[in-house]
Amino acid sequence: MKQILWFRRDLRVSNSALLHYAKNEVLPIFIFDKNILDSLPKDDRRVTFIYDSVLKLKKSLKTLGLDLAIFYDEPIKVFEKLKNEFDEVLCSVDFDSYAIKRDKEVEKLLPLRRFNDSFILNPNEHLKSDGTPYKVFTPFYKSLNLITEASSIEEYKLNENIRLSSFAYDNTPSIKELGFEKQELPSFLYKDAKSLLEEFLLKIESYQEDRDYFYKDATSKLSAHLRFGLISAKEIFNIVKKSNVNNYEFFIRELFWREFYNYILFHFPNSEKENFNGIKIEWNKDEEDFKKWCEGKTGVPIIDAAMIHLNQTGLMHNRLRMIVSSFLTKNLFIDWRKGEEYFALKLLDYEASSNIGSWQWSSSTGADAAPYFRIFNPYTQSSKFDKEGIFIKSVIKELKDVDARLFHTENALSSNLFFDYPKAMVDISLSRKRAIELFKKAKDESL
Ligand SMILES: Cc1cc2nc3c(=O)[nH]c(=O)nc-3n(C[C@H](O)[C@H](O)[C@H](O)COP(=O)(O)OP(=O)(O)OC[C@H]3O[C@@H](n4cnc5c(N)ncnc54)[C@H](O)[C@@H]3O)c2cc1C
Repeated sequence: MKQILWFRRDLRVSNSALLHYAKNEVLPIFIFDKNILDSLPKDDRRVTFIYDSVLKLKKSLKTLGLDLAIFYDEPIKVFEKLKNEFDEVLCSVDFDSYAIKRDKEVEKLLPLRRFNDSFILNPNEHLKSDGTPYKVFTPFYKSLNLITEASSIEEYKLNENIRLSSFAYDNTPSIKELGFEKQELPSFLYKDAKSLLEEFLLKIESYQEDRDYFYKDATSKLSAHLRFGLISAKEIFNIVKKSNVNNYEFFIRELFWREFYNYILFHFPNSEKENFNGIKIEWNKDEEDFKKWCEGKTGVPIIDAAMIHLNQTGLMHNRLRMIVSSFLTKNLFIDWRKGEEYFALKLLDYEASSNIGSWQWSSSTGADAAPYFRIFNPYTQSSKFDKEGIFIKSVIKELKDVDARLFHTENALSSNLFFDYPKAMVDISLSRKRAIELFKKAKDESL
């Protein structure tokens, strides 16, 4: 038996389904997929992060007596070359539409054995008693009591009886050969996932209380590592449970939001592009409005700071994601798909199911979504979660000496003669009223 171990979003050697189920002779591979890379901007930070992570994986595999062949090509072309020499491909599941299409093509050449290695749950399991999938998070989460309350979840152990297939392992393309410039990353991304988790365990007790204050460093910052499988969600779960810390339950619950959105995308693949709840909405198609949101030129300080920070770093705190997505879909009444696509382009931790699920949540079109009449007021949000304007000042340096109260009152900055700040592009209460009316109409018409 000769197997290809195709690493994709599981770039680790510990708790690895591929290294557990591998037997006899193996060729571990990673493919920098031309179909994906060729459409990305050349300064995309994620490519630097993935590139570094792939090299670390190669190094870790070498310590196990294995190695990693790294390709820059279309997956189908790689497997066309390998198909006659190997019997099957082992890989982890991936449910977004491109991945499903790509895997179907590869399967025509070689049998593909997929493992549920990027998530804790197998979405095929955990259905309601009537055999249909859950659509609401709380009952879904409650149904998982046996798992969430367990002291640990079984991890995959390495099969030590595998041997490396001979291959030209040294032909690793440089990042330049992939067509990208190496980018400076936020400093925490240079740390390994387990160190980040260790640091987070020291503050996990106040996570529930502090996690919404976006100027604080109160969350785990593990999402990008999770996205590329540098650590598995099972390992995080087990380390937290073993750590003797208090008040970790809320954090575990958040990990299962990630599971929930993956479960929803698996069972409802149309939700990648269509409103989950089926309502039809006539969105505002004004491209200038959308551009102002993307560039952080809305005239609403908290929205502008969050978007500028995203554009500069690829990062955005969860609370800020909720505020800017509510502003786009409710106050500007722009289609959630536009925001989802923009986040997909920019976020370092971009993950299709969490991004789609969260955008549909914010726009009140999704599974277990925010009710359409609950619309964030961005000024109230900034006054509640960044009273002193610490985050806003850290991003918009020209505002560093401004009295923070001006950030939390509509148009207070633009009316101040000392600053050149634009007037807010929409009136918050009028746009809120308009969104509620239009959502109500859309809901009534879809009954
Ligand atoms: C509009 C919008 C878009 C989003 N897009 C993404 C995305 O593309 N990729 C992504 O990983 N998360 C996304 N999220 C969820 C969330 O914002 C991030 O997971 C979180 O900010 C990552 O920071 P952290 O690792 O410090 O999280 P922590 O608060 O430390 O949480 C730990 C882990 O739990 C998971 N998690 C936490 N909150 C959520 C959530 N609401 N939904 C799903 N998983 C969650 C993440 O894997 C996270 O790493 C989005 C949220 C919104 C509102």
